[in-house]
Amino acid sequence: MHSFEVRGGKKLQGEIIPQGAKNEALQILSAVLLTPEKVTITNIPDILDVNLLIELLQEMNVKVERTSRDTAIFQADNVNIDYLHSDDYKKKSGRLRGSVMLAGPMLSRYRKAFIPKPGGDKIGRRRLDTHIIGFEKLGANFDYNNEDGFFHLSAPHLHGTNMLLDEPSVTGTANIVMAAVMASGTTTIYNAACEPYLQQLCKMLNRMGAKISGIGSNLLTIEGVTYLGGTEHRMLPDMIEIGSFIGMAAMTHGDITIKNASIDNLGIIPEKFRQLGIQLEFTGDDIHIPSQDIYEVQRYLDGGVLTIYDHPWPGFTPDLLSIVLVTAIQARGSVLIHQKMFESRLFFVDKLIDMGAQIILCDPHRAVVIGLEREQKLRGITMSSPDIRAGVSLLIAALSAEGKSVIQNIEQIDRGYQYIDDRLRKLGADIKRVEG
Ligand SMILES: CC(=O)N[C@H]1[C@@H](OP(=O)(O)OP(=O)(O)OC[C@H]2O[C@@H](n3ccc(=O)[nH]c3=O)[C@H](O)[C@@H]2O)O[C@H](CO)[C@@H](O)[C@@H]1O
Ligand SMILES: C=C(OP(=O)(O)O)C(=O)O
Repeated sequence: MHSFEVRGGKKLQGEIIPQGAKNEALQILSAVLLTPEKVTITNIPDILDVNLLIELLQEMNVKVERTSRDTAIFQADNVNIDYLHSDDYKKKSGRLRGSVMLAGPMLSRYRKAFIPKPGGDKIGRRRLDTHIIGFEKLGANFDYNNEDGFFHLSAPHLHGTNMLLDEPSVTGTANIVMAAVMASGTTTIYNAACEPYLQQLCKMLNRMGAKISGIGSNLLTIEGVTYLGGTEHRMLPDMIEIGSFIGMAAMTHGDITIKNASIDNLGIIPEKFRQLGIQLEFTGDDIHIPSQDIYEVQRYLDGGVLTIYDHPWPGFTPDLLSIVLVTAIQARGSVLIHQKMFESRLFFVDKLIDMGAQIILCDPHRAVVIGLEREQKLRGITMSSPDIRAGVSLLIAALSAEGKSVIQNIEQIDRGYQYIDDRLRKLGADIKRVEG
């Protein structure tokens, strides 16, 4: 176990390059199972969740050749399906949410799959119904085995069908798309999730020979093909990391340029930070966040208090709500943060309150932040990161606070932020990784 020791109050300054997107990586890496040919992937983030998924692929006998730190060639020409119901697989795959997306490609290519209880953030109930019902509609049978805790799926034949998803689940849509690409006939998926992660996956599958149309919309049409071949794919920059750096710049009174941010793929994210009063200057594909003495939360046209809430893409991603919340602490004005999707993602605000933030937790889904206008600094404390985004939000709070903070359980942060301490030190942060 490790912790971060942070001495706050330093203005972060300089340039930072975002890592490749974690949630895209988990989809793309699962998709290498769809072909016996070589797939070259670049801009792979060096983070715990992604490394764990690569390890799982290797255990399944997928050849992985690292040509550089962020590039690897994968070849799934001799997959060991038996590994998927081993205890080792159960243990390892249970540590990350992304492992659930091995099921779609396995069903597609080998007609059977096993889904253990997936890991990932403990941020509320995270059901798998959308995945399983989608597979069933394509012709798969499933059985939940109480003894081993696995969903067992088998599909002697997968056939195209029309489906209306119960909810636009991100990993659910990816899983169903990957199962449908080699089904016979045409599949339509309505109410599909359409995050850039999914757009990237579908574009990659099309380069491999799939026939997917409607990419970027909530209606995907997939004409089944019999074979997929190799390809090359580059991951987009991580939009959640980009949002985290914007919040960090504002809270530390810093001046940061985020290089090569792929602004076209950020959707509504920049606008939400602008609603907090944060200036963002775009030059080419770079985002400059200049130092601002005060950032003032906007109000609605009728003068009402701003609410920022999550919504499936192209709405605002739930993964940035904790970051928006912490960023509002030093704003001028008030904002209601409404986390609609997850019921246990806001409880970390008690730590922010201990640090001196003015926050009212209304219920598990809603919190009102009353900005301190930089008139009062947060105080450093010792705290533990409950999930990846709350962890980074606590880190942002610590970087802006007076005195020393200790953030424990930073493995949560390492799941999704590459060498974060080294990169922040380059921006002038006083942060140390320590045992304990
Ligand atoms: C590995 C990965 O890619 N993880 C992301 C993925 O998780 P994941 O794919 O697991 O999340 P889902 O999209 O399935 O749904 C997340 C939660 O939101 C609820 N829900 C979903 C859609 C909706 O319209 N209404 C609703 O309430 C679901 O019931 C569930 O509890 O998408 C989430 C939602 O963007 C992100 O937080 C996760 O970072
Ligand atoms: C919730 C997240 O991740 P996961 O779905 O992998 O737990 C996240 O990335 O914010």
